[in-house]
Amino acid sequence: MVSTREALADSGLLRTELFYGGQWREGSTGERSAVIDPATGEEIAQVAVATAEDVEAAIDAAGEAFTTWSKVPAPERSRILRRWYELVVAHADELAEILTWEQGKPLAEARGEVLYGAGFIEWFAEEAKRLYGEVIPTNNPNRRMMTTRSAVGVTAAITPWNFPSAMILRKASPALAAGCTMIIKPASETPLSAFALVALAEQAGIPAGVLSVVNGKGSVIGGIFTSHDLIRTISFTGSTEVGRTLMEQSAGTIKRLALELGGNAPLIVFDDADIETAVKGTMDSKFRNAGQTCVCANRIFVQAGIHDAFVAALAREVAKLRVGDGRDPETTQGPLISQSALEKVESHVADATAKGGTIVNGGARSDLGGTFYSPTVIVGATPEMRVASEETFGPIAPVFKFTTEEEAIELANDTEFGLAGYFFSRDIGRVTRVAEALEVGVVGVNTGLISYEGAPFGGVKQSGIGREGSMHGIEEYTELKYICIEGVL
Ligand SMILES: NC(=O)C1=CN([C@@H]2O[C@H](COP(=O)(O)OP(=O)(O)OC[C@H]3O[C@@H](n4cnc5c(N)ncnc54)[C@H](OP(=O)(O)O)[C@@H]3O)[C@@H](O)[C@H]2O)C=CC1
Ligand SMILES: O=C(O)CCCC(=O)O
Repeated sequence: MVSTREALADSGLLRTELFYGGQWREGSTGERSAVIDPATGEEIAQVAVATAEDVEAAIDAAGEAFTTWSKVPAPERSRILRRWYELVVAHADELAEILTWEQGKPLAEARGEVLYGAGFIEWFAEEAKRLYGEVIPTNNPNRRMMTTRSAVGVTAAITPWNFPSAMILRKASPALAAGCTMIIKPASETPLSAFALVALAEQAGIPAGVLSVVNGKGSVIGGIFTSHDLIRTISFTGSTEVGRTLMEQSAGTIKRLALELGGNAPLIVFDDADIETAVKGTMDSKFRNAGQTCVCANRIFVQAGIHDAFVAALAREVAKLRVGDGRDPETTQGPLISQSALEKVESHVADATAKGGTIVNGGARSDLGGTFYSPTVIVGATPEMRVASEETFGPIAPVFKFTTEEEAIELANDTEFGLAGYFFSRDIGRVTRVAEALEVGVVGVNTGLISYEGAPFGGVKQSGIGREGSMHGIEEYTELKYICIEGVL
């Protein structure tokens, strides 16, 4: 079998240096860090680590590039972004190989992520041309009033390992479309996808300094971003804990923050649901990326009348999942990202069983070893268990039994998080009531898959601030300016 390294050798996409000011470079001290294949534990590459000096230089280069990029006419920015989109689509297979190699998800899912991410470039290449201002009906015959939308300036993205490609594209596309420049800080576990995307941006003709990538420790680079006056927006996807730190650190420079943080998604199955649809939706939502997404169903509430039939059908589907190396076409569940992720999953299962939960499927590490964990269904879950209040970020489906609609809503909202929520019902009155009552930013009704570049994605409560994607996703990167003209008429 051809190794991933050989398969990628000629693609020019396997880059390991930092990219800023339009140049690929080592960090100023020459330090490198390892990227590990989570499926095998083997080292994939040694990548350059940015020092504070590199990050400052990248910000300066982005500041300089902003003066010209922000003035490039919107249709021209749109054409350049379109070329980037076409290159990402043309290289989707190689990008997926890189993604699976460093992150572990099955290749088909990785390819889906790359194309989903590319969708943001295409979407915002179009939106670049529609960044309209307004003419305001005047309050004085000698005045004319209008608003314009202008680019905020230099921006930064801090992205997680669970979607190494799509989370970068969801942030960089609106930033560049608006005329901003951006510096990306990818997760230390998955920098190779970031380097590859930026290599394609360079090929597409995105000018020097407009899009940069600096690899290194989040706590160090985050501190530089938050304290730097030139950076006007930071867009972050990751844990609520780090989001909170970024907010605290940004107070000094009154920065705009877009935060897409942790979730604790409820998924409710009502008695009137179609079981097959509910099980499919649960599988899609719960087991995508081995449960490592912020919109994965974390708590599954099932009404008493349908409970046993639903659990039996879910257990049959979970038994069909195949754990393995993401490069094997049979694999549906890759490894977890790290040993600590594995230990968190194990501790949630141990806590649930100690408090009376019963394992229906899985419940243990996979025989494959490493960080592979068997897809798990637990019944008899209760609010006292850690799975009820903490984001598991793994392939564990805890099932809670409930009796009334009011009880389900109360249980679903009993969390400080509020990103996604799902429910299954064919009663139109209930669909309307529950969709309105759930305290979340995104609701899936009779589906477990809600992501689309044209729809707004984001949370309420401690799941974050702001929306990504859709016509709203460009707002974080623009300033609304009011212009009042008098004395010239
Ligand atoms: N909303 C979501 O999609 C995600 C949610 N999570 C949740 O968070 C949990 C922990 O995952 P984890 O990977 O540790 O998530 P983190 O929030 O620690 O990491 C996400 C990103 O933030 C960076 N980072 C870490 N610390 C800081 C800091 N002090 N300032 C600025 N940036 C920082 C990381 O860089 P570096 O890698 O260099 O440390 C990475 O790029 C998961 O189990 C899950 O519950 C995690 C990932 C995504
Ligand atoms: O886990 C995340 O942070 C993003 C979920 C991916 C998506 O569906 O957009």
